[in-house]
Amino acid sequence: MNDASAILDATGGEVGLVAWQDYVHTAPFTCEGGGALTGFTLRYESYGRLNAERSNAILICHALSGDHHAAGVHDLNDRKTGWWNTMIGPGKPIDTNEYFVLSANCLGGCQGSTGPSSINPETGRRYSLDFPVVTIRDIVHAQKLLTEHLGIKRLHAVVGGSMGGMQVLQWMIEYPEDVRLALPMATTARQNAQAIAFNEVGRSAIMQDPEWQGGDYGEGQGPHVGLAIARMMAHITYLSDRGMDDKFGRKRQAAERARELFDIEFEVESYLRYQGKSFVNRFDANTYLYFTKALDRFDLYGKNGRLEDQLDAVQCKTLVIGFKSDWLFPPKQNREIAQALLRLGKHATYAEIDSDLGHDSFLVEAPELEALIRLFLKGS
Ligand SMILES: CC(=O)SCCNC(=O)CCNC(=O)[C@H](O)C(C)(C)COP(=O)(O)OP(=O)(O)OC[C@H]1O[C@@H](n2cnc3c(N)ncnc32)[C@H](O)[C@@H]1OP(=O)(O)O
Ligand SMILES: N[C@@H](CCO)C(=O)O
Repeated sequence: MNDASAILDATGGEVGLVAWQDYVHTAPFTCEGGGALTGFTLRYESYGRLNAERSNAILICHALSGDHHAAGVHDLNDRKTGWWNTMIGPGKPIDTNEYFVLSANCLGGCQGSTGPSSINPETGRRYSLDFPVVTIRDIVHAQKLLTEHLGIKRLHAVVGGSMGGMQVLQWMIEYPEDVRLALPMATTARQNAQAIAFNEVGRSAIMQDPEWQGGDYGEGQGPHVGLAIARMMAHITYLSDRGMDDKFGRKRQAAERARELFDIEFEVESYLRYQGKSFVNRFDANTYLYFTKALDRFDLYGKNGRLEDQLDAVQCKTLVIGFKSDWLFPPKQNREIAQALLRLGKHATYAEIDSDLGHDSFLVEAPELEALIRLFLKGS
């Protein structure tokens, strides 16, 4: 089978060709911080069929730089599938023979949903920093409006890693009756100082790039150098010491390619520069600023420092998954969520996966993760 026929092969677990859709919300939307939009668009994709009872929907929440394109391809010539293609498809752990899988680009994003790079209908210009402050709660509120628009009252499950996991947690407390199963992974109920610090370095790289221009740059322009550096640095936090060593060690590029002292010499340098460069081609710097701020401000411990106060509302069954080598949102922070739920007498389980791939482990094909997700979603 050639590549094109493999990607269309439903018996081989592929959702195949997919198309995005736009949900246009035409009523005013007030954000948690008080800012408002006259309306917004959420770009989304769905895979599988919604059943007659509308009870088989699974919402997938993406991480910082993810988007609505979670599975399949838009075109047979696409070089890559959606970001969670290993997980979503007929017969796959998130089985589209059974479930209606929904994936939307977050509010504030830059891949089709309304965000700082969208045109503000009131001015005819890009919102840039006039875009209201968005929080994880706002992102979830917009997702809720999308599910209502699709006639889905109760979700079979909400699933997501990292920033996606924060959205899962927010769903659990914000709409407790509307979630049957919750699967947050590689996440945290609040970031520690180290994670905030890394985000601040990234934001500084962007905002100190002269091309940032106070956020007021045009399409195709902007702080490309700063954004690439922010991503290079952040990408290190998505990996692990061991994982990087296994992958690159001290391997060098071919000798003839490193002529000058500061040319790329080691493979890992080449890898990071590639990550930075490719990020600039697909992501907006202002969205990066807004989303990292939303991550930093997310805090389910609240003023009293008690996670239980917020989680008391939860009604769903929860599986929290942590990854041993994740030092950005370490296992302890994931475990604490399940422990707080258990102290409250809620139905919660914590699983820890022994992977060397760091924070990004949830994005990579892994039999143990797949088995856990498949079993949990059956939700017996
Ligand atoms: C919900 C969401 O989070 S969606 C967004 C997720 N996506 C990302 O975060 C994108 C960046 N992250 C990554 O690439 C992550 O490492 C993963 C986990 C998603 C992918 O991991 P892997 O499949 O192991 O890919 P790997 O890290 O080896 O390679 C990534 C890229 O680096 C390139 N690369 C690998 N080694 C080198 C090198 N020495 N020099 C230059 N480039 C290199 C690969 O060719 C690949 O390019 P491509 O993305 O254009 O195909
Ligand atoms: N690497 C993923 C996870 C970050 O938390 C992303 O960029 O979205």
